[in-house]
Amino acid sequence: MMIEGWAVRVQKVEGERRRQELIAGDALDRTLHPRAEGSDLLIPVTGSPPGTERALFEEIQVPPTLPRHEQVGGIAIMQENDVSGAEEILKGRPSTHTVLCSEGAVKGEFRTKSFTTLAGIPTTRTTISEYGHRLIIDLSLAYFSSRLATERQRIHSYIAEGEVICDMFCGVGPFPIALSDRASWILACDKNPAAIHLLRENLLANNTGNVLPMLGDASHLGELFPDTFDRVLMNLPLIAIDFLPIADQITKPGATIHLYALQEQEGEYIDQIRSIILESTITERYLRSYSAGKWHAVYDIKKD
Ligand SMILES: C[S@@+](CC[C@H](N)C(=O)[O-])C[C@H]1O[C@@H](n2cnc3c(N)ncnc32)[C@H](O)[C@@H]1O
Repeated sequence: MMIEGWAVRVQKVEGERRRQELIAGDALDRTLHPRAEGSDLLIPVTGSPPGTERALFEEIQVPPTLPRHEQVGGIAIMQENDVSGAEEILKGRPSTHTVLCSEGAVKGEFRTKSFTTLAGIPTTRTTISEYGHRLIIDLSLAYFSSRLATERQRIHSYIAEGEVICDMFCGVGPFPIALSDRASWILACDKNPAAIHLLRENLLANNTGNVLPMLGDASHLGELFPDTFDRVLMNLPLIAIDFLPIADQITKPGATIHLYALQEQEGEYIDQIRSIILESTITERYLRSYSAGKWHAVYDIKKD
């Protein structure tokens, strides 16, 4: 059945990037199929933000009774301990091998979560695909979020051929794998042994030969790699700022540091950044909402 809704019009080549942005901003209308029109793609959106237009879309036929869940690769994650609902999801979505119940928020220094299995194969391991790359993840052993997929593409678009990059908190490697085709080489560091184990599997799965995995504490990088990198990624939002002096030490003059933070006020970290890196140009960006009054931001810090 065709339904009229609000649409964002983009060139087909820009379609996947824009779709990911809409997902990250919670603005994609998941009840309707995107539609091609000549060289354009019409993507259905919720609400009517500026630049949208009305268009007809085909409705996505989802079994109406499936309980609420988030799909990550072959795993469906529910927030409620609903065993019969989990069985319904397993039957209703043929690509799903496991239904898990999430046991609260990410915690600890490895930023991991606990789950119980409600239906299917008892595993927290699955494979997802992101912009043509395969990522093997394990939801209980190492942090992963596909909500940063668009952000990885943004960083990719800045990289000059042959840059030397460090991801100080790399997890299973989504940033290094997304950036490796332009970089000369990338140091990918994490303190969580399971994350580094999965990173190594992901490097093999994606034929990535220029990423050096390092199991260790990022606080030691200063002694090991002084003045080495053109770009540094710092995705450890609660405490990345504490590691900024290290990022300063390991970067060359003119380098860029991307510092991710969780904040309640615009510009919350600017004074602290300026007190650590005296000469720099700072651009702050909103990434996504975290909870009422809190959001994820990224500070792009270009050293003079
Ligand atoms: C929020 S996750 C980000 C992972 C990855 N960059 C991504 O985007 O999926 C932060 C990561 O930092 C790691 N970590 C925490 N403290 C660390 C430290 N002192 N040194 C190195 N890694 C650390 C955790 O194990 C975790 O994998």
